[in-house]
Amino acid sequence: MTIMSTVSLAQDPRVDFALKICAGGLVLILVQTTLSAVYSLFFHPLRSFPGPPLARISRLWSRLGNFQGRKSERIHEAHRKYGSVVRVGPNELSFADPGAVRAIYNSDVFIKEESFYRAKRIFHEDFLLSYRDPKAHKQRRKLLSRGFSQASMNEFEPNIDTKITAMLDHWTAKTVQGHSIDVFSWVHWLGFDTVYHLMFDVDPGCVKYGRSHEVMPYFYAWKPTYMFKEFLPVLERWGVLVPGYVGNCFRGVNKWKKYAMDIIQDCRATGVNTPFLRQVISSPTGPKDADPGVSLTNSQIAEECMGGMFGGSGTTATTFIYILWGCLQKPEVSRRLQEELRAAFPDRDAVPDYRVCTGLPLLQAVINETLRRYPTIIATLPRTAIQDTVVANVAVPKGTIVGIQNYTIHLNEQAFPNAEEWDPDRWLAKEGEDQRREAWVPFSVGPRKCIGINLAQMELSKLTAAFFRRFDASIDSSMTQDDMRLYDTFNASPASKKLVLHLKQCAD
Ligand code: HEM
Repeated sequence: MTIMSTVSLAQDPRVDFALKICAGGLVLILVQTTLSAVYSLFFHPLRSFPGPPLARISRLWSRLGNFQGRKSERIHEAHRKYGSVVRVGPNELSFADPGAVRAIYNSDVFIKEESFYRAKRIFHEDFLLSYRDPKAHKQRRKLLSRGFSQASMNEFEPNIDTKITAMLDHWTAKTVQGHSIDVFSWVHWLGFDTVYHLMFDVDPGCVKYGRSHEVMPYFYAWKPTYMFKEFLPVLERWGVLVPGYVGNCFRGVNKWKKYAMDIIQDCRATGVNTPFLRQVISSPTGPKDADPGVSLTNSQIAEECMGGMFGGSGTTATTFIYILWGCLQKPEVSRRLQEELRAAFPDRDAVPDYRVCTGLPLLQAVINETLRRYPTIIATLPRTAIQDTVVANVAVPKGTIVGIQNYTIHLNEQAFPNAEEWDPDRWLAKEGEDQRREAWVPFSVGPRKCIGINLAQMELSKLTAAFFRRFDASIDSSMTQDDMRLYDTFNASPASKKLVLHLKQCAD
């Protein structure tokens, strides 16, 4: 562009008008931001609570933490600096006192916070995790509970055995060839296969064939979508129309939903075998024991199954990865665990029975300690007060968002002395048991606690026992603490997405 045309553009009245509109808009935004900051700092009901300066005036503070995978770390640091009740958003308080856990999550004065849980919807519908209305949630939970009961899991147990055996057989073959193994993807495939099988009555075969399933890219597209939706809620409706990476994520979730609905339709037509689907499908070809009063549409069932997959596959996979990380950094613990397992399970290569696993103190201590030190649901579970109330002796005005994050509560020094250290032996001592139980909440508590706990405990117990019964293992020297940093996106996983091990089959 020449100098002459630049000058004439500057003199164009339309350009002049547009520039004035932009400047006016900017001034308006500035005035509005300043007024809202002044209100937050000097007039807001939470003005007297301490907190990071940016957090006191804007949700940007926590949103930035989200995008860096460090939100829980930042909140934890804020508790260290400002105390046990911190203002982490203009209208949000974080609590670090274990006494506050039940006061919040067992109380009917608090309901799930809207923007956070609305963003967690999968494709335009509510499902168990995202419901805010306690009555609607209770009804849905009742419908799904039997599918997740211990009896249902016992019925499903042989399917877990088959998958664990397939995975460990592949690993055995690699040890014979002398290779190191990055177990990260394998363990995620196992988590995916297990929940997919329970939810959709089909074994997708990732561990059997040692490869990803075709829907996995769509399945993984959901996580970025909920972060985008939290930032910009209109994306829930219009995200699929956005070009590029952002839109691709929304389109991926849409494809996954269609895929899931097709499977449900087939299941209705052909009948189902897994205890979970039997409970939710009530059709002429469905089981006699399905609740006759309630029937869900294919779309609702698909959302529940997809929700179960998001809740249940990465969480157990990540926990097992950290079980390996914890144990293999402490060879003495691994050795004692192997002794316990050898005494309980004479057959090295059979997958251990769950009921026997529940009676093995060190095995259960290892799992508890990993869920404590490396909680996969690491972040705040936000709730909104529907009336004025009191939490841990602190007055909380109606409308305030409150929450507790497992990352902080699980590092409580009174309940867990020397809390940074992964130390399963703390669970074997009688002393301090009540304090530990109060502050240990990896599955949350109250009516919204994890519905998949029976499956998670079964999978983790059997997998950990089968692994340490079969292998002597060590961590590859290339792995660092930074690789294993808990990267927080509501649920956490190792930042490097890898764990490289060397395995050797045990002698007997
Ligand atoms: C180590 C494994 C697991 C951990 C640590 C875990 C943790 C949690 C936590 C903390 C919550 C409460 C979330 C909130 O209030 O926002 C939750 C809810 C939930 N979890 Fe899990 N979970 C695990 C495994 C599973 C499995 C295996 C499934 C299903 C296959 C599952 C399905 C769900 C569902 C559907 C909810 C929503 C429950 C409701 O709102 O009524 N989770 N989980």
